Amino acid sequence: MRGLEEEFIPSTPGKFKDKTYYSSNRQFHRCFASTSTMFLWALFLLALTASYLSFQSFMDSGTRYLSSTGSLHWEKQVRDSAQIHRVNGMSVLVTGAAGFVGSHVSIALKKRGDGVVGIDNFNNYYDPSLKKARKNLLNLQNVYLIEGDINDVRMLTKLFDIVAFTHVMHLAAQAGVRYAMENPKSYVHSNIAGLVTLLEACKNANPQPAIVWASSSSVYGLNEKVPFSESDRTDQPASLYAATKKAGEEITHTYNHIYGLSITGLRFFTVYGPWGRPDMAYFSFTRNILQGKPITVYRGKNRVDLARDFTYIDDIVKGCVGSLDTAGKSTGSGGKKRAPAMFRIFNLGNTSPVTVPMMVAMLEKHLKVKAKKHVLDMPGNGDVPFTHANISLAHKELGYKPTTNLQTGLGKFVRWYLSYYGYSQEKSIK
Ligand SMILES: O=C(O)[C@H]1O[C@H](OP(=O)(O)OP(=O)(O)OC[C@H]2O[C@@H](n3ccc(=O)[nH]c3=O)[C@H](O)[C@@H]2O)[C@H](O)[C@@H](O)[C@@H]1O
Repeated sequence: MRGLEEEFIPSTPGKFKDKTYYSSNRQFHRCFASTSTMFLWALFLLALTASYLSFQSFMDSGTRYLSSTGSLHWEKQVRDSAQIHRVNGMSVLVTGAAGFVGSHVSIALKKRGDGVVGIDNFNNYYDPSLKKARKNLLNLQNVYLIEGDINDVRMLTKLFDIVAFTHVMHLAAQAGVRYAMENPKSYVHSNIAGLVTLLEACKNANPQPAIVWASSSSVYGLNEKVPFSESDRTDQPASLYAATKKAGEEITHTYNHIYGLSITGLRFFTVYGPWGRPDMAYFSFTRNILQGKPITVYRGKNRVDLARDFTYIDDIVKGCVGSLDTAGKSTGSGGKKRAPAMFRIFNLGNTSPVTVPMMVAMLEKHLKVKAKKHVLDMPGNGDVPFTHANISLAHKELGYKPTTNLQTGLGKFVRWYLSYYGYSQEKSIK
């Protein structure tokens, strides 16, 4: 038979299991020689352990009650953040709100009086400390940011239960064209599975929100007709990233068709600016140039320079907000479509492509440092040789009109970069 001590002391390793207790310590035996004294001590230890355990569980549940998803405190924070503070305002759930575009859009909406709740999974695709810093910016604007994944059905259901979001601005995604060769599954996880999970939650919500979401200029893939128009073919993606964004356009169409969700897909063209993404060329080039490290500049077939229709973040934010403002209502309820709903796709670009070497020259000018360039033939890694947006549709429907050219926008980016990473002007500009 097991003794009393064995009966009540936890058998799994943990803070309550004190190995010295079991050892045949002579002093211990001397002090507790009589059986009755030992029995009393055992009872005492038992009571002590029991009260400690119940205190622990009380503390645990108390902390959970205060901070975890679904707790009353959490609900209050979500409701407060979703509160609308202007006439005819909207209540927007922003996914990827700690991301580059997500943080800028969230702040713009909050500043004009809309309700905003953010979600972000803070993954480590790039330095999460930058995402935390963006979160701090959102906190200052009273935007509540939930640390969660769009694949979390329970969390999404709970959110739509407590807030009647009028709109969802869906910007959470696995971004980056070339990283898809390293980690293909993350694209499926976020851009396909995550999108479907979110659309399911939106379709079940009552009222259903209108959805505006980030597609990508990369869907034009090997299209050679310039500038790229929304009606051009998009069935030749050059990367898995592009393929998942194209799939997103088809998936959202299905939810529009079957469930009456109002959908606006935005094809962003190489968005850049302050608080940008460190994985993008303009950002990593800046870092390397300042650190005296070489940069690799890819070159296309027949030594032709690659070019991008680089688009400044503030212009993109205007396009996002314009899309939210003009989005029609979703028409479904109880998971059923009641009438046809809006389905739109827009290019959000700058309409003036710049070659990558020219972009580097602009950075050199702003940084006043010469880059050490390695020119390399473009590897077959999913890149496309050029992008160029036709934005007449967005101009007509959204009033979209980009106003910042690359030279000016990179200047703003460089100023932010130097200040954020603690470069004094003298230190960086030799
Ligand atoms: O517009 C878009 O749809 C896409 O824009 C960017 O993709 P990308 O245009 O490839 O942007 P960067 O990664 O910053 O590359 C810009 C250019 O610099 C070139 N590059 C990149 C990296 C490098 O080391 N060297 C180099 O020459 C690329 O080939 C490309 O021509 C984003 O990373 C995607 O998430 C987004 O969807």
